[in-house]
Amino acid sequence: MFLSNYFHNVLPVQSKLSVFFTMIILFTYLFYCLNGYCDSLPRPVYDQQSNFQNKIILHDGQDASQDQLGAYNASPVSIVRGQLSDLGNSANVQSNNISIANNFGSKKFPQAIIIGVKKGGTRALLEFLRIHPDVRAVGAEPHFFDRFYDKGLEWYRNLMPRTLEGQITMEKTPSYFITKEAPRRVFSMSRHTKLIVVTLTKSPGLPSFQNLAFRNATTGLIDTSWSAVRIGIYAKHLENWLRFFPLSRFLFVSGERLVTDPAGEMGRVQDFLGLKRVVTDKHFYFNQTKGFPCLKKPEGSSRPRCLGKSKGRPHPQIPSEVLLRLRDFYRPFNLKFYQMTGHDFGWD
Ligand SMILES: Nc1ncnc2c1ncn2[C@@H]1O[C@H](COP(=O)(O)OS(=O)(=O)O)[C@@H](OP(=O)(O)O)[C@H]1O
Repeated sequence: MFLSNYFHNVLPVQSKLSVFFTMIILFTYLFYCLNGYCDSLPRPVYDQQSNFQNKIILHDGQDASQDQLGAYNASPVSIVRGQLSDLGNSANVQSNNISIANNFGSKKFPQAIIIGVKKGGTRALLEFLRIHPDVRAVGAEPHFFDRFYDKGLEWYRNLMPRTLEGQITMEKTPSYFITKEAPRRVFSMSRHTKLIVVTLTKSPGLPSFQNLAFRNATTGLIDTSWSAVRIGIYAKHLENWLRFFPLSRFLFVSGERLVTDPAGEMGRVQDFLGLKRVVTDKHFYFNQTKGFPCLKKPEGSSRPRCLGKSKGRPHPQIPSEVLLRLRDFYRPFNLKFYQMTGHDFGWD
């Protein structure tokens, strides 16, 4: 009533029109916001930055291998994108994982790094560790000590999730183990860094492994220039690391036992990290279809979950004579590795 009197008596026609249009704009905006579209409107830069930082925290721990990230071009943005695209249920992580979607704590350099070896089961180990309430880990492989060292330590620290007092920060980049410069670089970040190496005695799951492994199949000459072969010469790579870190700083986790007895292996890992043994056999079940142990309740989800399709692929049957040749090739290196570590891994 008041409004109609106001319109008729007080305002001239032009003013009435402008009030009318202003109201239409206001109502449209309100409608737009109520439908949840306001987020897509441009926002101040500082706001977008804080949102971006939250995304790093929100999605950490997802299966984002270097292959999937296109790591040579990786930036924090591409890392987040990689993580988002990797697991179908990332939305689930977003909605459930309230505890990590906050700004509490601070970003610290990792106190422990899974440095190798590629295809050893490093993703499984990290995902198993992430169930522990005192472990916070960056999900994607940062590749700082091998590829992005020139970005500086602050860039690296910024990739880390926030941790509270008593929590440890971790990351995994399995190519560090074979990177010559990595030991010195990690050492200059912190000489106290704990280093985990997942070792493996099986061959990588490449269909063409036996063709690529030999320089000459008839003579049985092994192609040592092929990276998959070189990765397995553990003694050579460990030598580089032992120049900077004492043996006590290393833990060698069996990639095989991580599959056959994940809880047992996790017990050793938790002891090494000085953590309470929280991750136990009640966290795992063996998924017959996948042929691997899976988590009953992974971090950020209440549903059981196995690793993605790129983990635990079917392996080709390698002819026994090829395996014998490979064993002969690796034997002296393995013996040296046993000597260096003071432990007979019994790989023969
Ligand atoms: N629980 C569980 N689920 C699935 N896969 C498992 C698991 N535990 C160990 N593995 C083995 O991990 C292998 C992949 O190793 P990585 O994660 O170190 O690979 S990578 O270097 O990060 O690309 C992967 O190798 P492939 O079998 O060649 O895919 C598996 O053999």
